[in-house]
Amino acid sequence: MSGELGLVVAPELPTFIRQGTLRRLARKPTVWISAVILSTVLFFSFFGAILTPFDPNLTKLAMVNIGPFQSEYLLGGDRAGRDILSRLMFATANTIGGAAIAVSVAVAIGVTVGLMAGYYGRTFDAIGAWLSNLIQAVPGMIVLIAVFVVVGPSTVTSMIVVGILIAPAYFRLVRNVVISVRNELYVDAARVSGLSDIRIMSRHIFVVIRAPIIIEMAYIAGIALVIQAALEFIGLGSPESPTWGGMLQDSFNALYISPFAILWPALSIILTVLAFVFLSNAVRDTLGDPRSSGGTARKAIAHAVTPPGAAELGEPNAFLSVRELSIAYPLSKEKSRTVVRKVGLQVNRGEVLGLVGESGSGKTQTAFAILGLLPPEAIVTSGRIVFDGLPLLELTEKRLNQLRGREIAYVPQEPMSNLDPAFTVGQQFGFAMRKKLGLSRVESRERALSLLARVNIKEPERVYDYYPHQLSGGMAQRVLIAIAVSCDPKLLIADEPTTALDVTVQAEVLDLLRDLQQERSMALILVTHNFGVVADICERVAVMKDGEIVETGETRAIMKRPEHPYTRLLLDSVLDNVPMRAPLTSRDGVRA
Ligand SMILES: Nc1ncnc2c1ncn2[C@@H]1O[C@H](COP(=O)(O)OP(=O)(O)OP(=O)(O)O)[C@@H](O)[C@H]1O
Repeated sequence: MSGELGLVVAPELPTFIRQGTLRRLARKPTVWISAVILSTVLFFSFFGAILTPFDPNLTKLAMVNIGPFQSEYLLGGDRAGRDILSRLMFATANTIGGAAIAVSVAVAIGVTVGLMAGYYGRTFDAIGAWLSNLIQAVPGMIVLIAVFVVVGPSTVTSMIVVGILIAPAYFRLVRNVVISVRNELYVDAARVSGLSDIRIMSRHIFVVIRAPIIIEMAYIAGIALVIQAALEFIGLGSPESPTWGGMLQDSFNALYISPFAILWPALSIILTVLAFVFLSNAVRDTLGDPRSSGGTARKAIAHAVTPPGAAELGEPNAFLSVRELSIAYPLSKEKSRTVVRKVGLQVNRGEVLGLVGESGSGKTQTAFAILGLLPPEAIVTSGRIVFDGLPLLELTEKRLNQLRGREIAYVPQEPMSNLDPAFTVGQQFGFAMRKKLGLSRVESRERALSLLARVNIKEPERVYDYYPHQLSGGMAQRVLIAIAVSCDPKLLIADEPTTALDVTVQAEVLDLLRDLQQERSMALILVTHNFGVVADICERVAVMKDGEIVETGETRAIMKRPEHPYTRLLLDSVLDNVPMRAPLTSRDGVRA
């Protein structure tokens, strides 16, 4: 990668990938053959009933069990003297319709329950798994026979039941895929941005599961077709609506008299099922892991909404005040581990506070408590957080969602892992601005382009259409910062925003953060383990060790006279190893 842009791929890549995928698919003969078979089947399922050469129910005594290619009945006559070709064409709609019903029911139930179970986990997951196990434990054929006895012969009913019986396959597939992505940073980032669960599921999660769902659909359609044929074959179908399975049973009864009659429905079933299976395999082999087209690219966002307008709750000068905050994680029923202990912080409007400490000292937990993003197992054992007059720990999730992104924004540690690989930079801007600011598509594009230019992205128009894997690490972090400030938040929390970047880019990103903070008079909490970064842009600093604030005060004062031995240790490590950058510049541009 070179220079600022550090581009790794041509901008046309996303289109190229799709065209390349289609080209690779088209090179496989099985795909062609399957596509031809399925198109033909689809054609006849729509038009078969009107194209039949004879009435499919017309019986002619002379044609009873007549062989193929011997009369006007091209494929011969069945044991009632009806034209086999006409019946085959007529039955296509019922057969494919039945399979479509089963697939639709399986997708509707399996995907919905799998999505909820994977995303929410816990009770949803337990209920979903229990239902799935229950359905699998029930002998399907007995259920189908029971339904047949109670409801009577009905292809629609039996295919609905088949759909329910197949749904666990979708449930497991979707649940597992969702579990593998629900803790991805870009999903967290979407939460931080204040997107609702429904939006996160439809935008960020569904995009991951849709490819496996579609691939699985072809398999399931094949399975549904086989089950339907089997049901009809054993007489559990409706004689009023001819299907290939029903024709199979009919011709089986006359096997010794008219051995060819069974060939046509059997061939239709076998070819269609094979076409479904081969097509599904080919698509999966070509696409591979549905997430892989983004390469190493990952996901992202950070932004926000709604002015609080609430009454001040004391501490009029402290824009953000954290008091006596303690956070613990349960180890067993009786024991828990405290990871943040009686932490107190204060950030004024437009101020930059550095939260510095070694890895594991509790910085991120403190930041997450402010954002309302602690994991469900975390227990806030004491404390109060007041932001712009609002008691954050007492707000509902909905209210926090409104605040996140608009009032409080977040810039995460790993830029690449925080951008959603499935969406372009422009789309990820749009999620934030259209929802939080109510901007139109055109307005959000204009704003995004000017923000991209502001964070020193060259050729913003091109980068706007890039997917994350086309960005260098530095560009990705700039994009994330631009998205974070896109809704003009009053407080920005940047969690080790430069850790994943190389040294020269680190300095540029810090400069950018400092400039944006000053331009917008944002309060900024900079979480870092590096005192050099603190010295660079923070007016005040709080030093954390083992979950506690051990020292806090003005950066200059603490750098001159650190009181706590741990602060001295942190300072020494910077002075020993890292060249210091230019001293802190105050907001009026005067060097301190
Ligand atoms: N879900 C969790 N369950 C149990 N303990 C956790 C959980 N998340 C974090 N912790 C613990 O909380 C402590 C503080 O973690 P935190 O992420 O706040 O550290 P940090 O100072 O931000 O470090 P880093 O710079 O490495 O991110 C750590 O000891 C960590 O193991």
